[in-house]
Amino acid sequence: MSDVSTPEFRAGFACFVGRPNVGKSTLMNALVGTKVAITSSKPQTTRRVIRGIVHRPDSQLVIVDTPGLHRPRTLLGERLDSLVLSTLTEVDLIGFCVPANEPIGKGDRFIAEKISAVKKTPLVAVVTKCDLASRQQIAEQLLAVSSLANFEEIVPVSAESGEQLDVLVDLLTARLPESPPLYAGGELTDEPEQVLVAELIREAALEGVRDELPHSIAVVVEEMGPREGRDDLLDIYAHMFVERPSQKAIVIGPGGARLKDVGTRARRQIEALLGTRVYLDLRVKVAKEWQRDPKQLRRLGFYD
Ligand SMILES: Nc1nc2c(ncn2[C@@H]2O[C@H](COP(=O)(O)OP(=O)(O)OP(=O)(O)O)[C@@H](O)[C@H]2O)c(=O)[nH]1
Repeated sequence: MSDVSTPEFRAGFACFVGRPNVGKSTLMNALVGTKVAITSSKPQTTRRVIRGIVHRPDSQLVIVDTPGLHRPRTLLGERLDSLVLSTLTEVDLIGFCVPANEPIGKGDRFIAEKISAVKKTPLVAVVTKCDLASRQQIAEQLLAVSSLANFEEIVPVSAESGEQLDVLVDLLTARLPESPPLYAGGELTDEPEQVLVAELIREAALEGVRDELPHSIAVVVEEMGPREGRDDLLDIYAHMFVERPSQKAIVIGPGGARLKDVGTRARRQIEALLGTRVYLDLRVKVAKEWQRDPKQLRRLGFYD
């Protein structure tokens, strides 16, 4: 018999955690090569678990992007945290992200403690945004990170320049279990299109509004389907929820100018994502204190 052995295929789930704004979404987007999560300069914009898949000839790495793990303040916060923790126990490995250009703080330690408690799941630390730090800063950060938890590897990367991303994928895939592919080749996300569409609208709505608004906007796609008798046009009916009438006024803008602008930008993004022409009907509604109301949370897709 010949001694030719076929290398085993590896496939599994990885999850990146870290406090808000450390670059998790940007990193995931850079790894999968297509934008599937929403990035923003404002913290805590990623509210849903969104997956991207890195396809390689011998492996498939399914990345679960999580919202920033943080101490709960509202019911919404608590639910996000339980979402994060249940994600952590379901993955094959956890990537802990810390930016190279900021000192390690309480938030990082808090999350390091949480993931250390998830027994049996290998931990890999990722030092992000290395393009923003000097060599010495990076070296010091690698050392500082090593004392936070029992990491199997600590990798400095830059999602911006692409530096070391291939090394990171190698290290991650090496830790995946032997398994046949989990998703059909070429498929990049298993997130329902409606969720992605809602996220794109939300991202457009957040652009340029005041800093206090991000936590108060939610978007629900009520209906989405091809226009009757047309296969080149998709009708989308979406509701944007804010907490207070005053916020509604801000979102709509004088004479509806801002809302129109948000609609146009969101529509362009959706058209690019889905590759079809889109008619977007976007309405703003006030859902008072929705962050604290379990019924509203369920309606908006945050389940117990
Ligand atoms: N220069 C540089 N900037 C980066 C890099 N990665 C992320 N950023 C920036 O850092 C900010 C936050 O990045 P995100 O990817 O949204 O961070 P996140 O950790 O997903 O944030 P949350 O969704 O709030 O949890 C954005 O303005 C990014 O453009 C990087 O490698 N280099």
